[in-house]
Amino acid sequence: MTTSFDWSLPRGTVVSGKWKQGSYRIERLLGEGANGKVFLVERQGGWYALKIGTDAVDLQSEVNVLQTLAKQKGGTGAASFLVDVDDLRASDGKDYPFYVMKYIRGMTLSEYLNKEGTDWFPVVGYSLLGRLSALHEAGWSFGDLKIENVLVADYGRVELVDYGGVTAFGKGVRQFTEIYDRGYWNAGTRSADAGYDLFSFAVLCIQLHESRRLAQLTNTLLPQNRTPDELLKLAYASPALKPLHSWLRRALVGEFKSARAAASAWQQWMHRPGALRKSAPAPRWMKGLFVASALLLATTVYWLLRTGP
Ligand SMILES: Nc1ncnc2c1ncn2[C@@H]1O[C@H](COP(=O)(O)OP(=O)(O)OP(=O)(O)O)[C@@H](O)[C@H]1O
Repeated sequence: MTTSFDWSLPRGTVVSGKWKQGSYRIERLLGEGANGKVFLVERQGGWYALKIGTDAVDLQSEVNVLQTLAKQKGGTGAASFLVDVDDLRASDGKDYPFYVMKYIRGMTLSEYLNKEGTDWFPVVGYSLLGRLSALHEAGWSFGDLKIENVLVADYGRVELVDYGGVTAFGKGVRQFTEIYDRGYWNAGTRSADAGYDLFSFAVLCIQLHESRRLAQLTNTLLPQNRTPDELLKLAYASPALKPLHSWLRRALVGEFKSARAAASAWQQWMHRPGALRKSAPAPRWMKGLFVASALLLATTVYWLLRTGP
């Protein structure tokens, strides 16, 4: 059901659920995509993200996935993600479905690396592999893994958003983005498995460091010539990606048995000489603690000298 409803909800608009009467005050638009718009909203002093769908069926299947994930044990991170599901009675008199989720205070992956520096890439990548592992261990593939669907909070902690592509292992992935898709690169099926997400993860690494060359490649290659080899050649020619070449090859040809195995190989690469970064940078709080300790020491020395014998 694609609608003509105008989704520009100005700041201060109150969205009320038709069935459960939850009221949310619109603060601003967080983002939009093919399936709807996501707004930052406030309710009783708390911040949430509210997604209004343009396609009721798609939004409902996203909600179903989130509800199933919430019921499952195993740390998918989705348990407290879904907050409310309801319909909104819009000014055109029609009902539109929406759901409310935890607000992730973060930046997209590329914004984060632009701001904090590409030194954080290995740390963030490792955190993302951890998120995927938890989802896979619960029997799901994320499906539509791409830069826009990965938000990074403080200290490189990663959160996935947009569960519209999440697919039970063994079923066909329906929502995907072409350049991240294993099928598009003639590298395998669209059947949901750990390898599907790991392939997208490898493309995401290339997209982060070589977006222009990747776009050129996809524009020039004929469909039958799209292969993992082409992606690997691009990675090999990139100074930023060359050290990761062997890991990328394993992900692109489907050699990793699981995201956990991929994460542990990633960790080995992180700690290897010549990796982009050998260890996580000192977080800001640690630097703050160091300055505070230095000040305390200076004050103590000063006090001892003044009150000394
Ligand atoms: N829980 C959240 N917290 C903060 N920001 C969010 C949240 N959910 C979504 N966003 C922002 O809104 C954007 C669009 O959300 P989402 O990807 O769910 O929409 P979509 O219509 O399904 O997009 P797509 O066309 O990629 O499938 C995201 O890229 C992200 O920047």
